[in-house]
Amino acid sequence: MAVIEVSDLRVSYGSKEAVSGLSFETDYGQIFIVLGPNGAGKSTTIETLEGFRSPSQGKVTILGLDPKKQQRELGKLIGVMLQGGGVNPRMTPSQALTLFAGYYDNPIDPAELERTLELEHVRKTPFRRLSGGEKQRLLLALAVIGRPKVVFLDEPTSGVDPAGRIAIRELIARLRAEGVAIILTTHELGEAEKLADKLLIISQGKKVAYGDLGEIKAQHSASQITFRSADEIDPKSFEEHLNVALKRPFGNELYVVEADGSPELIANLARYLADQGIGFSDLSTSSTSLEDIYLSITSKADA
Ligand SMILES: Nc1ncnc2c1ncn2[C@@H]1O[C@H](COP(=O)(O)OP(=O)(O)OP(=O)(O)O)[C@@H](O)[C@H]1O
Repeated sequence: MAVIEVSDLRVSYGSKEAVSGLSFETDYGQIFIVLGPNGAGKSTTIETLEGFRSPSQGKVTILGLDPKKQQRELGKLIGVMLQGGGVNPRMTPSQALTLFAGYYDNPIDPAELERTLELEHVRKTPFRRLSGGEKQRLLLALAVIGRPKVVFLDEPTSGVDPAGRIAIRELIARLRAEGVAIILTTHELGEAEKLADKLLIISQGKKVAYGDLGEIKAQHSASQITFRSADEIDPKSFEEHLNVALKRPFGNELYVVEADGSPELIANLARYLADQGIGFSDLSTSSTSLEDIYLSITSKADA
C-alpha cells in the first residue's frame, strides 16, 4: 500500500465542485509536487489530505488511515506547513521550536534546525517582526521538527531569497533521503523541475498530467536538433539515411530535426552531412523545460 492513496476524489464548496475526480498515489522517499494555475484545486486537494476538508466523493488514505476520521492517530505522523499561519505573533523562533519539540517523543534538536534553515540570527525576534522569508523558514522547521513520515509543504519557498531557497531545497532533499514522503505545491516551475520525483498537474479540478517527472517530460517534450547550413539538403535522402524528418521552418539556413539529440543520432547526422559534402554550423540540441510543458498542457486544458 502506498503512503498516500487517493481515488476519484471530489470536493465541493456548496454547488461548486473544486476537485473533480482526482486519483493518484505517492510513496516513502518521494517528492510529489502538485502544480496548477490559481484556483485549480491544489489547496483544496492538499487540505483534504491533511484532514481539514471532507471529500464529497472518493477515498483518501494516508498511511492507511482516513485523514478526517483518524486525525488524532495521524497527528504525530504528518507535518504540515501552512501558508503564513499557526504561530503566536509574539513568540520567537526559539520559543516556537522548543514548544513544538515538546509535542513529540523524538524531535529534531531546535538548535540544529535553526542552523540548517539559517534562523540563528533571528531566534529571539518575535514572529510578527520576522521577514516573509524568515517566517517561511520557521514554518518549515515547525512542520518537520517531529520527524514526520509525511510532510505537506504549501509553496515552501515563496518569498524566500536565493540562499534561503537552497537551504530549504537541501532540507527537503535530506528528508527524502531519510524516506519521508513529501507533498509540495509551488508555482515555481524551475524549482519543481529540480525537486520532483513525481508530479500531478491539475486544471479546473481535473488531472491533466500525472507521473514521474521523466515520464511526463518524455510524453510531452519536443526535443529538437538544430543546425545551420548554406547548402541545399535533400529532405528525402536525409530521412532515408537517418530515419528522422528534416524541416526548414523559415526557408532560410536554419534546419530543424524533431528528435532526441542522442549521441548516436548526432554522430550519424554529422557523418551524413560530411559524406554529402554539406557544410554546417551551430549544431545544437535542446529539450523542452517543465515550464514549457506546463504552459502547453494547462492552456490546452483551459481551452
Ligand atoms: N471556502 C471556499 N468556498 C468557496 N469556494 C472556494 C473555497 N475555497 C476555495 N474555493 C474555490 O475552489 C477553487 C479551488 O481553489 P483552491 O484554493 O483549491 O485552488 P488552488 O489551486 O490552491 O489555487 P492557488 O494557486 O491560487 O492557491 C477556486 O475556484 C476557489 O475560488
